[in-house]
Amino acid sequence: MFNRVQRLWKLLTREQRKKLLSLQVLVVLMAFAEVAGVAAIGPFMAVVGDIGRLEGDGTLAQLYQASGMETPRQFIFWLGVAVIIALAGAAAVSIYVTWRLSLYAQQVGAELSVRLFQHYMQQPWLFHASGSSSQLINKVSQEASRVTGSVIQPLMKMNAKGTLALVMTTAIFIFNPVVAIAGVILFGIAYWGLFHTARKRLASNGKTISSTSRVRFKLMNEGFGGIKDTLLLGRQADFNQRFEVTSRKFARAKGVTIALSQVPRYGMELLAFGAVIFLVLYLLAAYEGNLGDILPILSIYALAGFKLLPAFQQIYASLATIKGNIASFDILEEDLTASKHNIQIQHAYKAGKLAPKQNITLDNIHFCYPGTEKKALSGLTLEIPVNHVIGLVGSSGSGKSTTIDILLGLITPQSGALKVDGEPLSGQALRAWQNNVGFVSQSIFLSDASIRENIAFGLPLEEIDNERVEKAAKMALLDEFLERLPDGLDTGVGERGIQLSGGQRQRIGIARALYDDADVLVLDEATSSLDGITEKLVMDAIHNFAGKKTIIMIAHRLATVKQCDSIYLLADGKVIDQGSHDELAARNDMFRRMAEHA
Ligand SMILES: Nc1ncnc2c1ncn2[C@@H]1O[C@H](COP(=O)(O)OP(=O)(O)OP(=O)(O)O)[C@@H](O)[C@H]1O
Repeated sequence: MFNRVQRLWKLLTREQRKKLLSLQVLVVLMAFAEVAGVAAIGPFMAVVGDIGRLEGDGTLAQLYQASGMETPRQFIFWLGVAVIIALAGAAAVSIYVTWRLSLYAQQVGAELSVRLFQHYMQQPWLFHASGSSSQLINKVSQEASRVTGSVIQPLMKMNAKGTLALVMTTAIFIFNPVVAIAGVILFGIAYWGLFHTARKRLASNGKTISSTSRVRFKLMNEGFGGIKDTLLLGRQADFNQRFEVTSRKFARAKGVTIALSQVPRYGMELLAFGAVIFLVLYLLAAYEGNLGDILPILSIYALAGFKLLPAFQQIYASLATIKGNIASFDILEEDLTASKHNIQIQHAYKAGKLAPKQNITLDNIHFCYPGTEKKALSGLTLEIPVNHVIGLVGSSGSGKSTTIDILLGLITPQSGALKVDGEPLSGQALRAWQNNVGFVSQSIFLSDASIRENIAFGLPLEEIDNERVEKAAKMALLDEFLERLPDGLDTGVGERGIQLSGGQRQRIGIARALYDDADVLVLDEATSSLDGITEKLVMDAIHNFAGKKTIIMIAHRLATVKQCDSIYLLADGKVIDQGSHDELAARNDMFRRMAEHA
């Protein structure tokens, strides 16, 4: 466990480590303040137990004489006030330090989750295409907050209370080594024994919490995400049951971990009371029943015990919590380590726009998806003249979507290049190219926001250029639909946009692609889910740009690509023919078969 804590320490940034070290100074200060507060009770009790001390020549008697007070009672009163002030001072220091430590732990936790979020956000398309978004959400929210609340925060507490226990025990040791050693052995062994017994259970609970949390997120994602299928197939009961069983396991593991960290307190309190009674008996015997001698010593021990016992309990509870949750760190460690090298992503607009003047080419592209042997693209070459409308057709699995992803710069081929006007694209030029491409996919992701925000996707409301939104909506033939809505562009589309028809969603997608006034439009089966009339409407909107924009579209229905200037026919990851619709229909059997079965 400590090995992993060490690795967590290494994951912190330099600033975070520096801040923690400066907080450590405060922690030590807090421990000394607490000890001073406890020590202050001794002299007070000494005088209360034996007022005659003020008549002798001890320090207290000298202090009494120097104070110029008239009666010993008056002196005791002001001594009591001084003790309270000392205790209040110690409490104030503790409040301040605990406050700072809590804030620090949460701040580090938040920074770690921000780092993770940024790390995932800068991963390439293939990372997201082959992973699960619900697991990323689980990691950034659930697991990262577990690391914060159940590893970092307890570490802070353990550190503070450990320092306090060390300083306090050392002070008692100087005062009375036997009592200090006996106390440490008694409570140290009791707590350590407990921790040793519980640690296996805590570790397995930690893993159960992680695995059940993962399953819960997956079930929520599948259940809510695929609600239509769930309702239709009548799978609610299955989802409900699986969620219930997993939640029970999750709750039990969490509950037992919390109980294991809290419950021993009561046993320890019993042990402490027993120890106090034993101490009283011992002191009575040692000082032959002289209360004046016993009272100050007993008060110091009682107050020290009052501070030490919760400190021991806190150390134990923190250890138990960390042990029960360190599994969350295991899950995040690799990603957190990688996120240390996050690059600062610039705003996309800073790269400007790369406008093709003559053509866009894919030159002898070879691409194989990670973990697969078969090439998705093998020697694919195609040229797209500027301001032409190009269609990509081919049977399922022939490589159309992969070609589009390479054209969009979302995946990098193993060999071959994406070129604009003969120049291969990479780095800033690739970003500038992407800034000039609008993409419409088959299923448009709509966020739970207004149509306006969906058109200017991902931008905060105050940065949206309303003129551009309106222009894009008009070009995507959305105005008639918008006119019918009382709030127009400000109408909310609801999560996943379930109030919208397929055609309306697609047109919002097209408007989104047009918002940035891109010169190149790429459509991947953008109209395949629409009925003939709506598809015609949407295609009319697209063909409005013919001659003004470069348009590349994938379509299953050959009627959709009929008007294209040129059509590329793909098979087995390469282009096997190219020509206009009529040319291909006249000479290519495969194309004809596709046309017949469309
Ligand atoms: N993420 C992926 N991981 C592994 N293999 C993939 C992945 N995506 C696609 N493939 C494979 O790459 C090949 C080309 O797929 P692609 O999606 O480009 O074809 P497509 O012509 O667009 O098919 P469809 O018309 O069915 O969408 C197929 O054999 C497919 O199984």
